[in-house]
This record gives sequence, structure tokens and C-alpha cells, in this order.
Amino acid sequence: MMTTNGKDACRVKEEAHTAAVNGDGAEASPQSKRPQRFTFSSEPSIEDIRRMQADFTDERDWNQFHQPRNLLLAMVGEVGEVAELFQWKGEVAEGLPDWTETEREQLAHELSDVLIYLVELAEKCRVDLPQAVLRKMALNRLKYPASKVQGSAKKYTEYKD
Ligand SMILES: Nc1ccn([C@H]2C[C@H](O)[C@@H](COP(=O)(O)OP(=O)(O)OP(=O)(O)O)O2)c(=O)n1
Repeated sequence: MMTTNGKDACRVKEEAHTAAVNGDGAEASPQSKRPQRFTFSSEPSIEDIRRMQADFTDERDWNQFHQPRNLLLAMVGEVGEVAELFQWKGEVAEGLPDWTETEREQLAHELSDVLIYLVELAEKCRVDLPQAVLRKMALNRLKYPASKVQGSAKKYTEYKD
């Protein structure tokens, strides 16, 4: 079980933006170093979250309601609640410097709701999410080689080679 608190969750640590992070095997160069990178706590894992939500639904006899389509709709509803927090604020800088603690906590709640439903949706669709993410990121790296798309946000279909 997780023993984290708000401070742990908000810690930033000195970390180079290395090849280990972007997975492309390139050496880290001084230019690629990012001095302050936010990191997550290592727990709970996605499997921990799946199990905690499974326990939560089992204890309430709610599996009868948690079919894939219902979970999808619930997740999209929670995405809407995330959007509502950003609504009418204009551009928001990384780290949300102008947000109050209450607003930050609301955001943490809504993002968690999205994640909880996403993880349960994946479970009910028999998608092993952590492994699926690894496969998808490998595909992303193939579609968007760093050397080819450096500094460009164009979609892969827009590159002529
Ligand atoms: N049938 C349900 C209802 C709730 N939850 C869990 C998963 C979500 O993390 C959270 C969602 O609860 P609410 O539907 O009450 O939504 P909010 O927490 O966002 O409340 P509100 O809509 O008032 O902001 O509770 C669930 O698993 N299954």
C-alpha cells in the first residue's frame, strides 16, 4: 500500500534527460540535460491500482455496472471534469504556478478518476496496460525518430522522407 503524501508526490529531483528516459539509446549531451524534472512516486504500480479498484468494486457488488462501455463513458466524463478545471483560464504554464492548492488537489482528484477508470477499462478489455504501453512507445519511436523530427510537432504522415 502506498505511504506517499502530497510533498512526496510533488517532489522534483535533479535528473538528466537521458537516453534511458527517451529509450532511443542516444548518449545524453549537456544540451539535453533538463535541470529540474518532476518525477512520480514509484508506488502504486498500475497493477496495484488495478487490484485496489477491483477490491473497491467487489466490496460494493459494482461489477454488474462496470462493463467496458460504462467504464469508457465514466472515463470520458472524468476527462470532461479535468477540462472544466482548465476552462477559461487561457494558457497555463507548466507546474501551474498561478493555481491555488485547492485547484491543484481538485486536478489531482480528477486525473486520478481518469486513471482509475482507464486501468479498469483496460482490465475488463484484457489489455495488459503496462506491457501495451511499452509496445506502443516502441512504435512511437519508430514513427518519430528523434533525428528526423527534432523540434517539430508535425504528424508522422506529414514527413515526406
Ligand atoms: N459506479 C462507480 C462510482 C464511482 N467510482 C469511483 C471511481 C472514481 O474514482 C470515482 C468517481 O466517483 P463519482 O462518480 O462520484 O465522481 P467524482 O468523484 O468526480 O465526483 P463529482 O462528479 O461530484 O466531481 O469513484 C466507481 O468506481 N464506480
